[in-house]
Amino acid sequence: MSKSPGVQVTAPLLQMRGIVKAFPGVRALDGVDLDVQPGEVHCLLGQNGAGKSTLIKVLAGAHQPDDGEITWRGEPVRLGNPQAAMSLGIATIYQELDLVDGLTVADNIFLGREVARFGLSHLSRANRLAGALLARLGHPEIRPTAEVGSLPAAAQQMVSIARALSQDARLIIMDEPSAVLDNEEVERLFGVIRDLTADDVAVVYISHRLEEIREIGDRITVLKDGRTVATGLPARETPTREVITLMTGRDIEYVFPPRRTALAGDADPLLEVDGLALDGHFADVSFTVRPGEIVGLAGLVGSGRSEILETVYGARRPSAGSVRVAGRRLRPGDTGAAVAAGIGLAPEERKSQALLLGEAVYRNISISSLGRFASVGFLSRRAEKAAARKQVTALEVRPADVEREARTLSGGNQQKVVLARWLLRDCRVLLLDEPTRGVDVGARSEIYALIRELADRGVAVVVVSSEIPEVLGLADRVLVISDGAVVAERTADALDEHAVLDMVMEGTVGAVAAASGTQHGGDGA
Ligand SMILES: Nc1ncnc2c1ncn2[C@@H]1O[C@H](COP(=O)(O)OP(=O)(O)OP(=O)(O)O)[C@@H](O)[C@H]1O
Repeated sequence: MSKSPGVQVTAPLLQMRGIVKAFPGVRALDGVDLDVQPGEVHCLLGQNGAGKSTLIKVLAGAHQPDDGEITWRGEPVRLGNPQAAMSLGIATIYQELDLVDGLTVADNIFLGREVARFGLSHLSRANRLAGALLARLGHPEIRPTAEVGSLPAAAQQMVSIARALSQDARLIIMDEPSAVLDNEEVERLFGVIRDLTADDVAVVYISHRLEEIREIGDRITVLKDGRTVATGLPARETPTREVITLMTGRDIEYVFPPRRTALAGDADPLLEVDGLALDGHFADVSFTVRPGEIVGLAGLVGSGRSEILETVYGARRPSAGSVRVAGRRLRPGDTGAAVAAGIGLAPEERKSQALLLGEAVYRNISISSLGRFASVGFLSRRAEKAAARKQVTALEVRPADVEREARTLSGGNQQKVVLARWLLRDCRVLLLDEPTRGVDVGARSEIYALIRELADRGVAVVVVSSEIPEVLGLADRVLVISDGAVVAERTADALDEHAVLDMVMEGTVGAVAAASGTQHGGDGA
């Protein structure tokens, strides 16, 4: 192992052997082994549905395993409930953070524990302790008295980590912590993780971004279909290709589909956005997308990218500007008009905004195209399911069962289902917000190919992604957004990741300079 002396293979902090957990119709865990050393970052990898979340819920005491053994510091333990896990020093930072929005930072950190419970003096003590924990995490700017719901995602995550520290956690499980963070925030998180491991705290880290594993991980365990297929691999030395093969059971050329060489260069634009503005979010955004073209919006989280898509879609009412589809101006702030004109939006927050959790997978996929399956007033369920099945196969939704309730799918598979809905619907203009968030490496390349296929059929596509390589690999043209303004527009092959980051940072500096009245010669769109 390449890390600190703390990662020498000594007595493991945690040992899991032969863990089994079955749900009706599926063995989510079918004999999982995992060892975690004190002070290491142990990465847990696997495709969507491989069993990662189920395993960490077992560790967190939220699920009871049907079989298997768990030892903690050499002693057999039973994690009968979340309190049992917590009292041993196991803390979990879930993807959907379990914070209470309406409470303060300090209240959340000490929720349910004594320090927050008694009178004023304890309140100020709680605030002081919370401040000290956040300072230890390198985030003294997060005020203990701030309401958690008002904080950005990265700060909320720090509050969760502070809570783990306040419980003297020796093992912190982080389930896709980077999914909601931009590059700079991920680097800061990694700084925090390095400090934690230097103090001998172990971290189990889950992510679908394999480049992160190399940067922050010490060892890797790979799950496939509920089983451990490899464990203890060195994170930096194991080739990415090998990890992907272990995860998927096949070789994947992790490539983007080829761009069309002869773009519909002189075709009329299908989507025209002109001088669009939304007070407090973005201003003067103009771009066009021709049929067959994929335009990417790159920028940091919070730069206004998602708001641009939502405004084009009519979900927000612009303060200025216009949107045209095939030359016809849409009524501003009217999603009905946008949908009628053929615009589709696959939003970022798929789970809360888009998924019908209690409905079957096939209905979730067909819901926006039901007209297609109706004849003389009857819905052909057979046709509906057949169409859904095709999408499920193409996107490798697991299990590939269209009758299953959406709520029983793993997070990444739920993402694929909502995406499938928009891929099935006949849109002329498709707006995709973070189309591969939480999606595994195998399905990513399938999604890229499907998006390109839609473009080849004449759809105008706009893609927002916080992963800059994804925007550059997929799009034909890229708009770089910084602080709510388009700071550059280029063909994708004229850019690389560093160039985009430089423009984003320059745009941010420019905005600050402009706000303080200083001259700034930026790179205009
Ligand atoms: N409560 C449940 N009821 C039925 N099946 C479930 C339940 N929870 C999980 N499963 C199934 O167990 C399997 C493993 O799911 P899990 O959420 O652990 O996967 P994962 O590796 O975390 O995936 P992702 O990367 O998509 O988050 C999946 O087939 C899933 O559909």
